[in-house]
Amino acid sequence: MKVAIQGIQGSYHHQVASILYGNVELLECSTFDQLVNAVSTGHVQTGVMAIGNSIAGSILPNYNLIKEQNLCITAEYYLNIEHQLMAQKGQVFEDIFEVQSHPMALLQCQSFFRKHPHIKLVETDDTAAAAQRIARDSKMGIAAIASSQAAAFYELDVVAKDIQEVRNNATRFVVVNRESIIDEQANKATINFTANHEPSSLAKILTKLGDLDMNVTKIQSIPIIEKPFLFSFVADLEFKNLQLFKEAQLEIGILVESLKILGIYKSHTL
Ligand SMILES: O=C(O)C(=O)C[C@]1(C(=O)O)C=C[C@@H](O)C=C1
Repeated sequence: MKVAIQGIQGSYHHQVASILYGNVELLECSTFDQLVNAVSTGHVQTGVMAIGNSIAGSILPNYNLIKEQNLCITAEYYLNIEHQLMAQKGQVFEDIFEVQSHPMALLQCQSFFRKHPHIKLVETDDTAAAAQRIARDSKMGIAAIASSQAAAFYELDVVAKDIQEVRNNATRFVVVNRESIIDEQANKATINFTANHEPSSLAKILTKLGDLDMNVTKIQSIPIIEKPFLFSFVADLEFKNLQLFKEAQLEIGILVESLKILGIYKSHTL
C-alpha cells in the first residue's frame, strides 16, 4: 500500500501516516492538489490530509478539493502539534534573521514572532522541507519551524522550544480514499449541503439535525467556486449508531437544496 501525504519525511503528515499505517510507502506531495489527484487517479490507494487546526482554523480549499474529486473521508486523526524553531548546529536564537515554514505553522506561532519583529517570515511548502533545505544548504541565520522529529531527522539544533501560541495545539487530519469503506462502528459523518435562500432554512436544517439526535460538532461555510459569494455548508455530525445517521440522511434530504456525504467514519479524540 502507498499513502500520499502533503510534505516530506519528518512532516506532521508523515507522523500521522506512520501512526495510522506504520512504516508504509509514501508519496510525498508538495501541494494538497497533488495529493488529491494521486488518490483520485488511483496512483495511490489512500491520502492523509490536514483539514484544520485548533489555532489557525480550517484549511478551506481542502474541503472543495475532496468534494470536487469525489473522494471519501474514511477516517480522522487529531495530532498534537508542538512547533520547534530549528537551525544549523551551533546556531543560537540570536543568530536568526529569517524563519521558513508551512503557512499553517507560521500562523500557529504568530505571538512568538510579534515579539521578534526583525525576523523575516517566509512561507514554504512544508515544515520538514524547510528543515531539510537548511540542513542541506548549511544555511546560517535561517531557521525552520517544524517538529522535534524533523530536528532529529535533519540533524538541526532547536533554538526555541514549543513556540506555538498555546500548549494544546492540534491539527485534524482526514484519510481520503476513492471509495467509501464504511465501518459498522462508524459514529461520525461529514456532510456538505446547500440551503435554500429563504428565511430560517439553515435554522430548520440544524433544528432537524438536533431532533434526530445528530450532534453537530462543526459547521463550516465554504465558497461555491463557480457562484461568487454563494456558500455551501460542511457539517460534522456525531451519532450513536449508523442506522440513526441513515434516517437523518433521508429526513435532511427533504430540507436541503443539495446534499453530498463526504464520509462516514469512526471519530477520533486526542
Ligand atoms: O508542513 C507540515 O509538516 C505539514 O504536515 C502540514 C501542516 C498543515 O497543513 O497544517 C500540518 C500540521 C501543522 O498544522 C502544520 C502544517
